[in-house]
Amino acid sequence: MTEWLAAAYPWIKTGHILAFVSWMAGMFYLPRLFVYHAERATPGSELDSTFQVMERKLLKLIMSPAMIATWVFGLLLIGTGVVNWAEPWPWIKAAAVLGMTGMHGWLSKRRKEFAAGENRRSGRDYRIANEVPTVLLLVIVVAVVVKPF
Ligand code: HEM
Repeated sequence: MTEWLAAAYPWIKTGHILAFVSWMAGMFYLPRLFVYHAERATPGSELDSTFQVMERKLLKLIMSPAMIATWVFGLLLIGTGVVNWAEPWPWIKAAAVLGMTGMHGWLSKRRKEFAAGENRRSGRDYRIANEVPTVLLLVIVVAVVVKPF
């Protein structure tokens, strides 16, 4: 099993990269949609329902499948045996990935609130939330590529 996985390493990594790039595209775009949804659209308006469709499709058709694929390819990469768990970087990356997954869950809950006409947060709140995936992505990429720790 490990030998087969090790032979497929470049392909698994390709899948991992394609999946996380797609996931990140949504993690940056969805909170921006929320900013304009919160600031510009009155609940029940046509603009409100347009934002709801965009948010639902982005989350269900792109972000959630991409997150699952990132996890599957990432776990397969671990299966190839490339990770040395005695070093700190895999643990730092794991913490940041769990944070990213938590952020995905948080955004998903906010989408449901918008869909129910129950958003309680301001555009400013979503502008701040928009920075979280940026910081986590920075930590993840430095941890896994530079491996400085
Ligand atoms: C979801 C759980 C994840 C797991 C289990 C996982 C696991 C892994 C593993 C084992 C490697 C190979 C490390 C090596 O070759 O030394 C890797 C590479 C990588 N991962 Fe992940 N990863 C996950 C999520 C993510 C996320 C969310 C991102 C970015 C947002 C990401 C970005 C990368 C990058 C940039 C590489 C390096 C590719 C290269 O060496 O060219 N990973 N990942």
